Amino acid sequence: MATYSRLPGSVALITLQNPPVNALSAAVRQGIVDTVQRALKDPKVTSVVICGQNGKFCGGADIREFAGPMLGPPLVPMIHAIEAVDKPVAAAIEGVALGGGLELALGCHYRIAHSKALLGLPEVTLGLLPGAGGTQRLPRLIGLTAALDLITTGRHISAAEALKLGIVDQVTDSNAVDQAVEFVRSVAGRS
Ligand SMILES: C/C=C(\C)C(=O)SCCNC(=O)CCNC(=O)[C@H](O)C(C)(C)COP(=O)(O)OP(=O)(O)OC[C@H]1O[C@@H](n2cnc3c(N)ncnc32)[C@H](O)[C@@H]1OP(=O)(O)O
Repeated sequence: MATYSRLPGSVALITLQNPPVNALSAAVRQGIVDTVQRALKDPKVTSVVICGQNGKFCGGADIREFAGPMLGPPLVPMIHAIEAVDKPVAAAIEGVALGGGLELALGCHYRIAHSKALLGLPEVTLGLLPGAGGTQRLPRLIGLTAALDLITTGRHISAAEALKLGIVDQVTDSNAVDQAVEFVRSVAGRS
């Protein structure tokens, strides 16, 4: 699931909840669709932060659901809907942003990472290619050569490398959610 709360300063906080790594189960995807719609419709909300509970942003597809039929909202339109929100949306990346988790973050307008976070597109290690926009959004953001390296090796990179490559906008040693909230407050209302 995903919870919704409105913080002072008109920021909506969406928190992914699916232990242990807040993977994108059908319930989490449905929760994201519902809470993003809620933030979009709430006139008091001017910006949005998406984070994961317990210091983990998102470990990607929920591998526990791989054996069963695909249920719940698909990932691609869900991420498109986030990208299309006309209020600034930031991903607060703590712990991991892997696979679909990084693709979710790439659909956000900004990414703020904790210094110890790991990011990557490990799909290739499962015999897959990133299928939820990562093969488009990552090259647009960091260029083809660097994106191909990450997509074809599946390697995890540090927040420092992600900052250097241009995947994340800021890295912090303190609380990434607080930092992301402060960041979106500062850009709210800008075109
Ligand atoms: C289509 C495909 C799409 C959209 C994809 O996203 S494919 C990519 C899917 N994600 C991954 O391949 C990530 C796999 N996980 C890892 O690399 C690691 O587990 C980790 C880096 C996330 C954490 O590593 P570590 O701290 O060493 O801990 P463990 O490996 O022991 O894992 C801890 C528990 O988390 C469970 N886990 C990890 N990833 C997932 C996941 N994607 N879905 C569901 N559960 C996940 C893992 O099984 C461990 O559970 P327990 O054994 O403790 O019950």
